[in-house]
Amino acid sequence: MTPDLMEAGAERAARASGIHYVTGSTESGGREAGFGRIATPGEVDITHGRILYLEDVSVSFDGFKAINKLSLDIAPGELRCIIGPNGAGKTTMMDIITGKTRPDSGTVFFGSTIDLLRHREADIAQLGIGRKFQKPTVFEHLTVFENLELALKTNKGVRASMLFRLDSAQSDRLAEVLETIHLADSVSRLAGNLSHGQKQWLEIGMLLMQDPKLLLLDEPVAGMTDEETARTAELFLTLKGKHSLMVVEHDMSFIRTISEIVTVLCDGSVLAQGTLDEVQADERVIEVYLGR
Ligand SMILES: Nc1ncnc2c1ncn2[C@@H]1O[C@H](COP(=O)(O)OP(=O)(O)OP(=O)(O)O)[C@@H](O)[C@H]1O
Repeated sequence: MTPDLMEAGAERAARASGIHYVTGSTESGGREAGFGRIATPGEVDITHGRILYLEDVSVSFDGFKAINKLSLDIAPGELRCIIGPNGAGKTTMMDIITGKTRPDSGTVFFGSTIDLLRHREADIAQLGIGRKFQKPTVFEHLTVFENLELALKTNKGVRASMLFRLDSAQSDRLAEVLETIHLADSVSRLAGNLSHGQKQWLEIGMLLMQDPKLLLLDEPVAGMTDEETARTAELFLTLKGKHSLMVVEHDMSFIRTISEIVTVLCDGSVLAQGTLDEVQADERVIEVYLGR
């Protein structure tokens, strides 16, 4: 069968089954997404020792190169810290990984087989990539329990959501997540009454309910007290190994507590990579941090 016929067949099968297939529209002026790949949750192939792989990725906004031939990879279970001055391209990189922004060129793979540029944003979340934005977005009028329960209902229809009941495995998972995020004593509290740090942990818990393989966390400790920051460091160290984490953060003492490898982004590409001590001693890194 020719590739064309195979794609036409895949398209028909997707229509018949109600699964969305990728037709590709761009949000950011980059290239069109590929067509015909059905996004279904499944095992991510990590036999090559990489859960995430970016090569030569570039994107421009109105002629300005926000990401410039960026190459980066992350090992399964790794906790990678990303630092860099304002405007370095950290958020744009996460936007590309999660399908919010399409790059103009380059390769972005989840494991060895899933080409993320052929998937839409909603499909990428389903594939096992969870993203936490800087501001907490929990449902303030719901309890901690209800927020976590709700995380399991996403992408279900209205009727299915109304009939939804936790099965025993999901109840166990919810209890485990509550312990992990240190909110087991607060199940019945309204999310709106939690501290800023607790809201952040709850949102991380909502992501964990979906058991993501890769978690992208954008400035997770911004606005936290020192104690909350220390507990967040503990939380991330607990998650490492079970999940892969990419943490973008400006707080260097937090980075020092959690980091193994630190990647420094600047002008849309990797400027330096190594332990925090190594990158902080790098003249080019000192220049971009002090020279601006
Ligand atoms: N949609 C867009 N349109 C135009 N320019 C954009 C867009 N998104 C990002 N940029 C520009 O791309 C560059 C990289 O921005 P980005 O937000 O990725 O940096 P960052 O490293 O996350 O910065 P910060 O640490 O301040 O959050 C910036 O100069 C920004 O103004």
